[in-house]
Amino acid sequence: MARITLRNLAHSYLPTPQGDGDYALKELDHVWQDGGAYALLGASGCGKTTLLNIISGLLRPSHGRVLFGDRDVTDEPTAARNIAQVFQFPVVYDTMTVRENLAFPLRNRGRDAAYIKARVQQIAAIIGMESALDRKAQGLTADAKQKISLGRGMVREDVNAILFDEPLTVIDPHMKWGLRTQLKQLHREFGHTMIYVTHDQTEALTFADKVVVMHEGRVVQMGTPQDLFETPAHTFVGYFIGSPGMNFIDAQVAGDTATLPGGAQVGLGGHYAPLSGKIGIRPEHAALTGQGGLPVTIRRIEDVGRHRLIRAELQGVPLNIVAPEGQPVAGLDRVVFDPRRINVYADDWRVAPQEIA
Ligand SMILES: Nc1ncnc2c1ncn2[C@@H]1O[C@H](COP(=O)(O)OP(=O)(O)OP(=O)(O)O)[C@@H](O)[C@H]1O
Repeated sequence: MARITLRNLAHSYLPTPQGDGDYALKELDHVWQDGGAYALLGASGCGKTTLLNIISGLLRPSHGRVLFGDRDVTDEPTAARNIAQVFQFPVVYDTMTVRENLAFPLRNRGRDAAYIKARVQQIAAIIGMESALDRKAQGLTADAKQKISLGRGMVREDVNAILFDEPLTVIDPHMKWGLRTQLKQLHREFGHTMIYVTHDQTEALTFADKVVVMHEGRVVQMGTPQDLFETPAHTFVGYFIGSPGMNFIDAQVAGDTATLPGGAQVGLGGHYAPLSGKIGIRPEHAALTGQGGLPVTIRRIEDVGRHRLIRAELQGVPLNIVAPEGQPVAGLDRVVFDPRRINVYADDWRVAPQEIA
């Protein structure tokens, strides 16, 4: 296992890139700690696969270095990097049995038969395929084949890292949760460095201890699920995490007050130097009320499981509010925000409140 360091890394698929826009991956410095469970999260095309392929050695970066521990592996091929990879679609040998498929990486490394037998049995239990071990892979569903791919990715204990690229895409939705939980369990047991690429926030937040959010070729935040929820570093993280995402309202901010375009004022939980930007409020941190706060127009009320989602407008700006189960909303036409939960943004980046001496 290894710590993975990306140093001044950048990649363009063009031979002579001109500006920032020509880079699929903009310059990046990042350390993946040894034994960490990371998710790499972002919308389609933001550069997740490019970054993963650079780590695995499938792609050589246009700039920068990749280090495994203290060893520079930038010029080493995938085979020399000692990593396991699980791709979006199954990679299995159809003519082999499930057992042979799972055993393959261990046989390749010359492990002894007793160890292979025990380890394959253990992995088969995790992926729920013990009863199919002696079946040929041919004829199995895509779902079952992908479980074999996952198993093969996890079977070796001595890898530097396991890289997963959207591994649950072909898995039946009601099995996804179980497999995700098992992957997490496996991480706890064996402590591999795991990097899990996904565009699905639920997958990222349930799997990872640390989530790395990418946007337009840039890492915009690395944090715990709680960090991403409470203090999104960039407006994209606010939009992307949460269901629905954070509300953003244009505002002039000065001291502990935000002034909205219509002149309404919102109290903030901290002090800020004057700036022109946005305030960000999670729907969960806004509440309908009968008095005080600001007037809103309610457009729609949706029942979503354990709470209701109020689709409202605040001075012409769409605003989502989560009303907890059991809270009556009829007749309420004003909104209040929890000042301590309001984040302030300038040029899409979060501005930390000033320390007050
Ligand atoms: N081989 C390639 N040649 C040229 N451009 C590429 C190549 N592969 C990816 N790109 C471009 O690089 C950018 C990042 O793509 P990448 O596949 O890394 O994103 P992603 O976040 O993994 O997206 P997805 O979730 O759709 O796989 C995109 O604009 C894409 O069109």
